[in-house]
Amino acid sequence: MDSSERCCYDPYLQWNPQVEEYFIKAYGADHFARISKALTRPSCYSCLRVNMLNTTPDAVIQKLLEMRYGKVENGARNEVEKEYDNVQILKDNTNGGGINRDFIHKCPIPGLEYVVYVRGSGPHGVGYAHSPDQPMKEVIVSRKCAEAVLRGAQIYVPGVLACSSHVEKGDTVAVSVALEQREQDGKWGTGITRGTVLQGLGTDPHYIQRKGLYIGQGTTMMSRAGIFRALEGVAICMTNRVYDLPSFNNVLEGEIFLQNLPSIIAAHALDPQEGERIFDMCAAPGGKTTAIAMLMRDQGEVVAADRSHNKVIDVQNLAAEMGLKCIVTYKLDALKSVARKVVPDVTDLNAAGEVASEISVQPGETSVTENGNTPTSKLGKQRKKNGPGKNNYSGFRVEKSKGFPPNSFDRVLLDAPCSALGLRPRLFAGEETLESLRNHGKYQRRMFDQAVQLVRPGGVIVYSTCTINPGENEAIVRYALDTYKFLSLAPQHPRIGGPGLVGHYEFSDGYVERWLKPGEEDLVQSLKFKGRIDIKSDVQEHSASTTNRAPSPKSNQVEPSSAKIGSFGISGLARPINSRILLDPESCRTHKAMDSV
Ligand SMILES: C[S@@+](CC[C@H](N)C(=O)[O-])C[C@H]1O[C@@H](n2cnc3c(N)ncnc32)[C@H](O)[C@@H]1O
Repeated sequence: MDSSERCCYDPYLQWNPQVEEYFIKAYGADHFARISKALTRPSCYSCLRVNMLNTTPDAVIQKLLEMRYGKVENGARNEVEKEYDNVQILKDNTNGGGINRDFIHKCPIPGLEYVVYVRGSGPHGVGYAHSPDQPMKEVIVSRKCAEAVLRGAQIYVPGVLACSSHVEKGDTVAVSVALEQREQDGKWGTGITRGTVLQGLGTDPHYIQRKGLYIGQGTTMMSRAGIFRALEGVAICMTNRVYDLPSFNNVLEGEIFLQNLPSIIAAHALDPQEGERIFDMCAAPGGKTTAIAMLMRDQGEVVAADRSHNKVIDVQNLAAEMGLKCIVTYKLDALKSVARKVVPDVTDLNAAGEVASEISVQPGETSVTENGNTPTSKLGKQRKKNGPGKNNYSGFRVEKSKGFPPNSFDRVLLDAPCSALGLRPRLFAGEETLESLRNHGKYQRRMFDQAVQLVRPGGVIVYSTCTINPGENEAIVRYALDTYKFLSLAPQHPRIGGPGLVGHYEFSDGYVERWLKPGEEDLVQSLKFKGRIDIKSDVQEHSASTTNRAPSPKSNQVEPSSAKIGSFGISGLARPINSRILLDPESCRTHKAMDSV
């Protein structure tokens, strides 16, 4: 096999066979094959959500054009401003010095004027140059590293698994990826020990399997020995990529946020209004939280919770970067979002001049103990005795919440943790089994049970995931509608996604997973989805079915018999990854692309 035949990019996504059969039943063989192939490619567009509180899409477009071309008022290419000198990747070397305004434009979807598209390019054929008498110098990187490189990242030291001998700093190397294979014990593994020497021969690890898995060419930033000795740093700077996507690392911080279009739409579907109280149950890293706060023009309260302490700090950092003040963060297990016993709202306690300073409970938090008492003075004393602790890390405190009373929120976003089988680019999917997929669904149902109690009568719930698994999308909608009869689906705006799946799937153990019924499919969105649930005139039933009901702060503004009060969305193929927050250990993510399978 000659090198041009081997050194191309045409990956095949591996699935667990039962999972593949399940998806084929759900989508049909052809459609699933297309989904599967599309998942292995990055999107050719990046989507920037403009922070309308401090800038405009026009101003952002102008600044990005200037970063790429220098001053552009007269259509002339002038000197690039010094402050943008480091933003190399935005520079356009493909247009012979002319200005290509097509690479950036406003989102044409009505209502989403605050979104800007930036075009990348690919797939490109890469000429893997080497002299005929010598084997090509190569590196093999891990799958996670390769996925990040396809999104625009460079190759960091921990991502390199194997390298040719005699590689020096400044050498040109071909980059391929080692994907998981079934090992003898039946488990998945790459079978490559870090530090492996490549000979450039058919005996190299994964030589045959790496056919079609070449992601580009780069220049080594250190020698082979350095790559395997260093603990961190860029090992290879990519110079010739199969997919070329602009990086927005450290670009216009606070003015733009790189976010998948479906994620933007999930927040938009919630339709948050100024002055409302919103609950984002699984908020980190805060992409949708900050989108919601921006739509509310920073007026009202967005309660952002996540079960991970450090991820809550990520949300705080992002809110601070975007200059948003209406976001209140908590560490909270979404499965315990509903307070078991209610104590007076802390704002009342403040008004009465009691306990708040001692118990370190922030406005918005309902802090309760098993016996219904506030854990006030004891907790306060402990904190004083032991110092500020890790909650003061990064200058922010992370408050723990014990949950909120039923009916506390005007709108609830449940952006559930999921199998993430809609994230792209994805080079391997074999780890999910039918059992693990079903377990995700069970977890999400329990979360939904909490969400439905926390939204007030007349309120809105948006449910979203970033997976193509109907068991985590349509089956959750079915569960919601069948379990809570006062909920119903309603139209969403804008609607750009495809319909949901109608039907069911019978597993070999006899369990039947039910999806949507005819007529419901257009009220959810798959991919770039959405759907709404109406809490119909039986709001009273909803209210009555909850215990410890506290009056909603907005209940006097609600038309009790309103027919359109809920919103429900499923996202098929979207997941935000904030490039500045979620850094892969193996490779710094510098790009997030818009999903559009
Ligand atoms: C899909 S991500 C959320 C992305 C986020 N909504 C955004 O747009 O930036 C799911 C989040 O759920 C959190 N999570 C998982 N299980 C949780 C639980 N039981 N309670 C609260 N958060 C949870 C994870 O830490 C993760 O940050």
